[in-house]
Amino acid sequence: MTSSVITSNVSKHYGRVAAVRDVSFDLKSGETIALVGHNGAGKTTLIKLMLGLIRPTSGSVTMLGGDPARGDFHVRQSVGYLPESVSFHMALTGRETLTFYARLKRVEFSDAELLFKRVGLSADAVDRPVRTYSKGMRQRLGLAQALLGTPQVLLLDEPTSGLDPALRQNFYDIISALRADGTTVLLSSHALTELENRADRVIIVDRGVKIADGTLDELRHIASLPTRVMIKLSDMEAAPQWSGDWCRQSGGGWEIGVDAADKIDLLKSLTAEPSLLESLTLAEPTLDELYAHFLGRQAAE
Ligand SMILES: Nc1ncnc2c1ncn2[C@@H]1O[C@H](COP(=O)(O)OP(=O)(O)OP(=O)(O)O)[C@@H](O)[C@H]1O
Repeated sequence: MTSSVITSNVSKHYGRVAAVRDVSFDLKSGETIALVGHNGAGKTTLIKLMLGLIRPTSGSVTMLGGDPARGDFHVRQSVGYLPESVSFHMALTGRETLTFYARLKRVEFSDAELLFKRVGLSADAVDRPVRTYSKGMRQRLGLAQALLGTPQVLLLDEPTSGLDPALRQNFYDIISALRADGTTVLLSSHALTELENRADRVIIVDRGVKIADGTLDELRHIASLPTRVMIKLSDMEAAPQWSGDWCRQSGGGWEIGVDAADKIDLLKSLTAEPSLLESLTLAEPTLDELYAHFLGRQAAE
């Protein structure tokens, strides 16, 4: 896979505020990356650096082989961006808005209906002024704007805020199709649970510093948090006969945390006599738990 975006030891200072400190990463084509961090962690600043809207105080950013701050037209044409707060001209219709952005970007806007359909904007909405749109509809129009010209890199700042569950699903379906086409998609988000099985890789930033970067499995391996094993016994009155610190759960089940190295042995002994168990469930550490772990580790350092 080729690198679409490379940041090398990038820092960005706003006066005395160090918004981004010494951050390096490569984003590959066909990769979907979640950029996560608390409010003020530096996510938007990193996106603006990748877009070339601001210049690094030190370090360098390469977008599709060039310096994004130079404003090369072919690079700008190949990058889509959905800002955190989308604001459009309220008097223009959805169609007029996209026509305007397509002209700005100098890209073909021949298959408007297909694009509207893809982002779920209904035929009656596209010819209405944007002031009549709900927040979700504006977000959909924003996504359509970001998709203009089939970008090779898509940078989406909080893309699913304001979308209802059905639209979120539609949004992630679009992202999957883009991934299959080789587009690099970076999503900045606080919605960790919904990113869990949708991002190939997670980058966690805290107070301007990158504190973790990897696939979910890699982060789980580094964090070595326990896997939760939950059982329900056939005899609801009995206690687990296996050693360890079993905790009683509401609903009558039992739970224990087990390290990766001991997991298989525990499973073997639990399943040695299947009639003792009514159910057995495993839960690997969630992205929420990993996020809390890496932030806690950073704070301790
Ligand atoms: N133009 C600016 N001038 C001064 N400080 C800024 C500017 N832009 C951002 N900052 C500061 O840089 C830090 C990082 O901000 P940034 O917007 O990148 O965070 P974020 O992770 O996107 O936050 P959020 O999740 O709230 O959108 C914050 O302390 C913010 O106050």
